Amino acid sequence: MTRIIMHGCNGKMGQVISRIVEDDKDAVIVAGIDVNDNIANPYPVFTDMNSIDVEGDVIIDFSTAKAVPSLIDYAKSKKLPVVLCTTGLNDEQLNIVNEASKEIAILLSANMSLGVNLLLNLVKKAAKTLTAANFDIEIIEKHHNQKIDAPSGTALAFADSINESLNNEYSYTYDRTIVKAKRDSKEIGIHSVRGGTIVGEHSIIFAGKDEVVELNHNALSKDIFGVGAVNAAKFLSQKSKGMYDMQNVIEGN
Ligand SMILES: NC(=O)C1=CN([C@@H]2O[C@H](COP(=O)(O)OP(=O)(O)OC[C@H]3O[C@@H](n4cnc5c(N)ncnc54)[C@H](OP(=O)(O)O)[C@@H]3O)[C@@H](O)[C@H]2O)C=CC1
Ligand SMILES: O=C(O)C1=N[C@H](C(=O)O)C[C@H](O)C1
Repeated sequence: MTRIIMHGCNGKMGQVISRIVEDDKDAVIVAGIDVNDNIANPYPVFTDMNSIDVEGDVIIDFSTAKAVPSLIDYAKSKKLPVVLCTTGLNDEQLNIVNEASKEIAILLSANMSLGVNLLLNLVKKAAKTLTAANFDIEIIEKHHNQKIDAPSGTALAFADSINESLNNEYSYTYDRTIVKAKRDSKEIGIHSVRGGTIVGEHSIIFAGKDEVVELNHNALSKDIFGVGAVNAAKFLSQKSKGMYDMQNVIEGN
C-alpha cells in the first residue's frame, strides 16, 4: 500500500488525485496540504505541513511554483520522495529541486500523461529529419482560463526535447511583436492560448517548403495526469534519492 501526502489537495488536480486514489486498492492518501482547509476530504488536511502527524511514503505535488521550495525543505527533513508535477518553476526553484535530488528521490515532469511522454521522444526524430530539410518549428499550446503559467511546462518540455536532438542550437521566441525581424531559422516559436475549460492541447508544427507536418496531443480529461501521477508515486516510493521522470515510470527502471 503506497501512503500518499497530497500537496495542493484542494486544487483541481488535487481533487482528481483524491478521486482516483479512492478506487485504488494499492494506494491511500494519508494527509493533504493546502493553503485553506475549505473542502471536505476523506483524509486530514493541514495548512501547515510541519503539523502533519501521520506517516507517508511519498508526496504528490500539484500546487504552485512559489510553494515548491518549502515543500522540498519539508520532504528533505522527512526523507520523503516527491512527485513534482507543478509547472512554471523559475531557475532558482529548479536549482533547489536539482540540489535536493542528491538527498531524496524527485520525479519532475511537466506532463504525467502516457501520450505526451511518448510524443516527447517522437518529436526528436521528426526534428532531426525535418530541420535537415530546412523546416521551421513552432509549438502552440492551449489551456483553460485558470492556468497561471505560460507557456505550459509541456510546451517547454517539447521545445527542450527537440533542442536536445539538435545539439541545443535553437533559441525560443515567445512574442513576435517585439522581434521586428524575419524568423531566424534556428528558433522555436512557442505560443499560448488561454480559454474556457480546455484541458490541455499541444501542437508541434514542422513547416517546410510546400508541406507541413503536425504532431498533436489533446488531453480529453485531467484524469490522464492523475493516473500518471499515482503510478509515479508508487514507483518513486521505492527510491531513496535521484532525479527521475515519467520515462523511468513507463520503462519501470
Ligand atoms: N505535470 C502535469 O501533468 C500537470 C501539471 N499541472 C500543474 O499543476 C499545478 C496545479 O494545477 P491545478 O491543480 O490545475 O491548479 P489549482 O490552482 O486548481 O490547484 C493548486 C492548489 O494548490 C494550492 N496552493 C497554493 N499555494 C499553496 C501552498 N503554498 N501550499 C499548498 N498549497 C498551495 C491552491 O490554493 P489556492 O487556490 O487557494 O491558491 C490550490 O488549491 C499547476 O502548476 C499546473 O500547471 C496541472 C495538470 C497536469
Ligand atoms: O495547468 C494545467 O492544467 C496543465 N499544466 C501542465 C503544463 O503546464 O504543461 C500539463 C497539462 O497540459 C495541464
